[in-house]
Amino acid sequence: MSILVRDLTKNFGSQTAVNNVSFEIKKGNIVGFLGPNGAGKSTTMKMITGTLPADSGQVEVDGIDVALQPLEVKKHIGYLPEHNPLYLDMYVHEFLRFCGGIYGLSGKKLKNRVSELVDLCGLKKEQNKQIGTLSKGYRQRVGLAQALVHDPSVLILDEPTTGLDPNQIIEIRNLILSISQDKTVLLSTHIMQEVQALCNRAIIIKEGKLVADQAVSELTEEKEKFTIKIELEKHADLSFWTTHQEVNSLKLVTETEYLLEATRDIRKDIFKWATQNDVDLVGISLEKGNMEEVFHKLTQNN
Ligand SMILES: Nc1ncnc2c1ncn2[C@@H]1O[C@H](COP(=O)(O)OP(=O)(O)OP(=O)(O)O)[C@@H](O)[C@H]1O
Repeated sequence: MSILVRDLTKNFGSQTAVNNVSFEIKKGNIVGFLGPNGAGKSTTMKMITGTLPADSGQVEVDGIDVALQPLEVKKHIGYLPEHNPLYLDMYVHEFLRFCGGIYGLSGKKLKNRVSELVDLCGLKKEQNKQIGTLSKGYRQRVGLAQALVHDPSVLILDEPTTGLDPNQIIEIRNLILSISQDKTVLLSTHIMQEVQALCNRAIIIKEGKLVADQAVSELTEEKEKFTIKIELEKHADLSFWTTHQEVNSLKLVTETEYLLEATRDIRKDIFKWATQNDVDLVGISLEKGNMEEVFHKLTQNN
């Protein structure tokens, strides 16, 4: 197991920020960590990286106990904290050399590693600039480069795309995908599409407690409602289906497109009916629920 979190709890005074949270992440997985503002995501991530001590519970990264071997475990973890704190007066190259030095790299090894990171994180043109002069997207690249400097097996990324414009978001997402090839990644985000684009699993917390831990595909699978999109070559009357016992509704979206809601996946029946009734189908597919709805359902206050 790459990351093991067991019964983790953190209180700030009388407030419980993280309440008995447990989960495990296997090697190579990219997992989205979701929750409303103040749910306890950053606090959990800080405890996983050993930046903040837990009140109780246990964290292991690559089998190493974070509380018992805090220095050893840091060799295995790359951490991009929320708000990406950087030394704005330093030059990109200088900063990455400084970070490598902290992990004991020096001489040729350090020089090679910094050039590798500059290439990997797309920083070639910016490497001789002062960090304070960089755009937010490039600052995130520098933050990711520093997290990767010691080639850790686990990456903890706290809201890596927050505050970026849409182009920068896509660039950073692609960068995360390319750098995470052989790594385990836990990333927190408020953007649901990000989880669908990047992650195979989502862990959702609310008020410090875990409320879901599932494959993204399972989370968005509707259990009792099947929305079927029917695309036609040319307009045809499908009102017959409104009399079907298992159909709740039928909506004409465009001249040639319907959305049908049923209590079962009746795509085969529709296909058969269309063939028998000379209706030219060009597409029939099951619509997935969206992550926003799932997130809202799981984290809203009743
Ligand atoms: N150092 C601290 N002292 C006191 N309270 C804190 C401290 N750090 C966090 N908290 C509180 O703990 C709760 C969880 O905060 P945390 O930052 O972990 O949430 P989050 O899910 O990361 O939120 P966001 O999405 O807004 O970043 C919040 O109510 C926060 O105010």
